[in-house]
Amino acid sequence: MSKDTNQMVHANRNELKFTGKQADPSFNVQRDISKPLMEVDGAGKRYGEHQALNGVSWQIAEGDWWGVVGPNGSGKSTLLQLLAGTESVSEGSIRLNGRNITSYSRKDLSRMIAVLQQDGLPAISYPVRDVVEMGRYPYQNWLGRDSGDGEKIVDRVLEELGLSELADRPLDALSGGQRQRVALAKVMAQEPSILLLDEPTTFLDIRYQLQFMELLSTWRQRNRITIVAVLHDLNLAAQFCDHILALKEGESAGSGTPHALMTEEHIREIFQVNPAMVKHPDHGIPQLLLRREHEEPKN
Ligand SMILES: Nc1ncnc2c1ncn2[C@@H]1O[C@H](COP(=O)(O)OP(=O)(O)OP(=O)(O)O)[C@@H](O)[C@H]1O
Repeated sequence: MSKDTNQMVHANRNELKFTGKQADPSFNVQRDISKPLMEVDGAGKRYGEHQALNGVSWQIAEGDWWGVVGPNGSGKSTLLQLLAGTESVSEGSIRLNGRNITSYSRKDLSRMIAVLQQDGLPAISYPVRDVVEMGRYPYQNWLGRDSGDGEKIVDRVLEELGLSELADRPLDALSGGQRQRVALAKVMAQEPSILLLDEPTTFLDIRYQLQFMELLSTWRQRNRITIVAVLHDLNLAAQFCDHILALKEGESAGSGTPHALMTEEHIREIFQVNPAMVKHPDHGIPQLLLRREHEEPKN
């Protein structure tokens, strides 16, 4: 047995050990865990004449939870599409597991990376269970047979997200919040190692926003998923994410912990607003209050 093989830890994804080299079944390759899971190196993206993203460099370690924030049009979704491999860079590179992301097949990528959009699922008449089962697509052969334990996984996911009772209901008979929970169940059934979310809470009320983020948090802790979430709500980002990357006009405007990044100065510079930062009473994490530009006199 080679030294490298000795160092490899064949671990279930639920109980990854973080020493030496290891084989993660979802990656199908040996992974050197001393290296970042994803490396964005001078990434740029041009659409025709328009430079949507310019010279972004960024490293994502396994198990990280990153929030990506920035004004409208600053390149957040573009960056997410580059990470997902659905768009290719015009300059620079994106490496996953040390390999250029373009070198992976679509199916290999979908075993590693799942993407959830802001309106995760349209209101169609498919039953909840069928939709969640679609998350198993990357594990199905051409006959539609699941190479894993698909049915059990779908049952477990439905249970974990409190969807078992809704399993036979068509999606178009669910509320937006319930539909987004089904969208999360579908990506959980996909068993990705990396989850990319594009404004997943936009259409949810505050209760469902919080519930959605808590579900993500629990899932991440259990399975050590790596999460990158584009979020417009800076307060949610600060409470849930370990790190924040801010974009402005297609370029990185800073990255760091919520404490480091969520300062009045940074927020003013990035978003062109006049904020007042306060500490969350439960844990001291910075939270943002907006100041009006023109205060009307109140009686
Ligand atoms: N397919 C495309 N073709 C042409 N231009 C595009 C395309 N996708 C994005 N853009 C442009 O690239 C810039 C960045 O867009 P992107 O959607 O990445 O921003 P964003 O930060 O996600 O914005 P928002 O917060 O409004 O969703 C914008 O100016 C947008 O108009």
